[in-house]
Amino acid sequence: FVIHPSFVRPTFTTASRPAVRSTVSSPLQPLHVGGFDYQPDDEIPSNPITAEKADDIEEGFTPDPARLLSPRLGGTNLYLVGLMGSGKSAVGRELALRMGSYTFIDTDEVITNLLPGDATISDFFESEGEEEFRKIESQVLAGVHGYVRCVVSTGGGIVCLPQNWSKLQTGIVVFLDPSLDVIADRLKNDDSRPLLQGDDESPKSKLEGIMNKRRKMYEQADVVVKIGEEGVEQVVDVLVRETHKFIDENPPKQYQQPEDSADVGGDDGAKQ
Ligand SMILES: Nc1ncnc2c1ncn2[C@@H]1O[C@H](COP(=O)(O)OP(=O)(O)O)[C@@H](O)[C@H]1O
Ligand SMILES: O=C(O)C1=C[C@@H](OP(=O)(O)O)[C@@H](O)[C@H](O)C1
Repeated sequence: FVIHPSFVRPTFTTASRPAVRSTVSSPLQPLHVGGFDYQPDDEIPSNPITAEKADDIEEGFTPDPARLLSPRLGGTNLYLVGLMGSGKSAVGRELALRMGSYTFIDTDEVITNLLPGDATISDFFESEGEEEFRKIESQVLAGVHGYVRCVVSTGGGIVCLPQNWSKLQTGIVVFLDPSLDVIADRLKNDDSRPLLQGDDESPKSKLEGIMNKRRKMYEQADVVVKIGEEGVEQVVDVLVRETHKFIDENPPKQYQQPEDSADVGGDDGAKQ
């Protein structure tokens, strides 16, 4: 496998390509109200479903909180991290759909598109090894993080390289955390995760070993979503609620006017 770095660019599944990051001056825009309180005057980005609902809007109609995340984020990307099978792709796809103006990108899918023919990530692991995979994954993340308004589903091991965090932390990082039993059950008939293949150990015990090494890194995330038996829709609900809460608790830093020089040594004498 020879992948020239200049080819490591994300391909977008929607027709519109997000604007480049440099056009964003303020990463997080506050809502006028905290949490989910909705002001009827707030703009709801138009989409056919919302527009249809708006026709017979009733008093008290509340829009999907997922849709209200977009204006608060002001273009900032959401990066989903977690073990393989934690639901990053399924949840990320649904989340982007519900947010309306965000594009879904799956770094594993970008990598797969870069491989020749029908080659899979497992083929790449087998032929080039994990270390080479991590290099490509880092390059893909470096490419992806230059775009705005994306929900990015990452590969489970992306948290392992410190240099990846400098990219992840330009956005809001969300850790999806189901139990190992739930993950093992989801992946029991799935042979697309090379790190779980081989008969030396059960998949659950392999997952346990990997999680023990990575949990500290996953927990660096801004938002942690514990997952029990919830389906994808419900996980998105929790993720959205926790992300609103995170923004409430970490409001964007407002630009501070430098203290007026005329005040220095002024009446209160504080600077004398
Ligand atoms: N909350 C959920 N409830 C039920 N099934 C789920 C849930 N999240 C993911 N899945 C399923 O589990 C499998 C692995 O999920 P996936 O999104 O591919 O995980 P990841 O991208 O983290 O590796 C998929 O078949 C997916 O449809
Ligand atoms: O945990 C890992 O190291 C990996 C997870 C996979 O992605 P998913 O987490 O999307 O399954 C994929 O990148 C590769 O098989 C390695």
